[in-house]
Amino acid sequence: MVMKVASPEKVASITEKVWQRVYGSINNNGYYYHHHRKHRRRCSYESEDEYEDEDGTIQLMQMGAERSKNVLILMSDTGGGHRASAEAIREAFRIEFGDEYKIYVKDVWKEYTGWPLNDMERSYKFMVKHVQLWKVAFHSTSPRWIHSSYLAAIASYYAKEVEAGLMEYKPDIIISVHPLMQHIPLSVLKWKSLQKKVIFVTVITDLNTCHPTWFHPRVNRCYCPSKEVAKRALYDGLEESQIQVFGLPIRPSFARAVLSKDDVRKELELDPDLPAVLLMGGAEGMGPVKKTAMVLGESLYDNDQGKPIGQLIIICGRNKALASTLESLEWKIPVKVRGFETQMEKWMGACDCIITKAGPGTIAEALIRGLPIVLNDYIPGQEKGNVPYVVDNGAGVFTRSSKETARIVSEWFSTKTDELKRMSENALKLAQPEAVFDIVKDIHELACQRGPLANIPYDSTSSLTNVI
Ligand SMILES: CCCCC/C=C\C/C=C\CCCCCCCC(=O)OC[C@H](CO[C@@H]1O[C@H](CO)[C@H](O)[C@H](O)[C@H]1O)OC(=O)CCCCCCC/C=C\C/C=C\CCCCC
Ligand SMILES: O=c1ccn([C@@H]2O[C@H](COP(=O)(O)OP(=O)(O)O)[C@@H](O)[C@H]2O)c(=O)[nH]1
Repeated sequence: MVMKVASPEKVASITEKVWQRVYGSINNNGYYYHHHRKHRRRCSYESEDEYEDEDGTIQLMQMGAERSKNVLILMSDTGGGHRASAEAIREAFRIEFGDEYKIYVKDVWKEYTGWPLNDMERSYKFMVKHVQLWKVAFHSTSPRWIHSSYLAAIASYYAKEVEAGLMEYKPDIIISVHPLMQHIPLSVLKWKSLQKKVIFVTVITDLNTCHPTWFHPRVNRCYCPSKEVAKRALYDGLEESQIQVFGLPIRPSFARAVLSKDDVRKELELDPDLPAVLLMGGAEGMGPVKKTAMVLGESLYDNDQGKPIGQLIIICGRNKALASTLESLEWKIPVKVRGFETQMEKWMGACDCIITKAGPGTIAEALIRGLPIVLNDYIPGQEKGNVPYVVDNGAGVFTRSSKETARIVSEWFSTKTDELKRMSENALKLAQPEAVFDIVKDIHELACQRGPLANIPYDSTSSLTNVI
């Protein structure tokens, strides 16, 4: 809806007064401003002349632009990385643009649809436990004709539900941070003739060997975390103009916080002097965490001197069984066992290196903190390429052997401190802490280019179900 009000030199109408109340004062150009606005980067549009009608009234498109734009971030808790990236984007929008954007982070499938879409977390957990099953599912669905037809069928089956789920949030912008959330919402937007009005972008959260469902030719932007992923996007038919490479979006608390290791160690009640290794397995506590912890418990103890050469922090994420097993064990070295932690930047900031499966979120966070990485596992398919990404860039090593892992860490803490330092420097070189800010600024640019808020007919009574 385009709002029309009289030129400022004309007598202020009742409508103007009402809008003044709601939006603040009118400046000399007839634009409305919030009095309390403190964020700098609002969209600026062409001069008012371009909006002037024959009758002298100005179409105050800017008024529309003053309302918060709705941003819907589509994610699923299949692993912890998608949610972490979604939260990172939300926080970066808040920091950069204040109340200019209203952000909703949602698993629309879970809230609105039925099986199998509403049960992806459980299905995914089951499949990655039976790793061969996941490998077959991942690779057999890679050809476009397979996943496109499968997802098109699901889209038509759940059209009404997905439509309701998307429309609830009246999005001006939709951001997908999940590999299975391009095709279905884009089909719905197409059926609703909203494709030209709603901005749709994909933010890929895999560093290298990602699944081709991430690449959809009808997105406005595809944010790739690395050049490797950008190459795959081009190969899969996206235009160069659709692709941007900024890095993987990481929560601003990692990027912007200046942490002193001494202070966080004190806060987290860790030994102030002993070198510390963080052991984890993504948000679900996957991989050989228990076995590795037990071997490390021995190897980080110097039997000759009768004292520990390091301390161990184990973050089990949502794996409660793992946490309680580890808590019940006796240790020769200082060990902290934790469940799901919300301040990962502090735990990483307190440590000197990390052992983890090749989860992209954990890797990108560890790089920002300059932690050398021992990768001890990967999920076939999407995580496989994360191994060369770390190892070839000199930021870490890969081994599936718990003994080898323990040996490497013990050496880093004793005879090979130089290697630890070198890898830490390489990690910092690879880190992209500003990626999340670059992404939200670029989305903001897209929104500005699109001009004042689109007249999106969310209240339209026409339903998808009439179309298909
Ligand atoms: C030969 C005929 C084959 C027909 C296929 C039949 C059924 C499909 C069965 C399974 C679907 C497999 C989906 C494969 C595509 C997955 C794309 C992908 O990369 O997924 C990854 C995410 C998890 O995110 C990752 O987590 C990691 C850590 O754990 C890490 O953080 C990484 O960065 C993340 O990207 O996986 C999923 O979300 C998978 C959800 C699995 C859902 C299983 C549901 C099974 C039933 C039907 C599926 C419904 C829709 C899927 C459509 C499949 C078409 C591709
Ligand atoms: O207790 C925990 C464990 C993990 N994470 C976060 O969960 C994400 C895990 O993502 P990753 O891609 O590494 O693996 P996934 O869990 O998806 O397999 C990372 O951002 C971690 O910091 C967290 O916040 N708290």
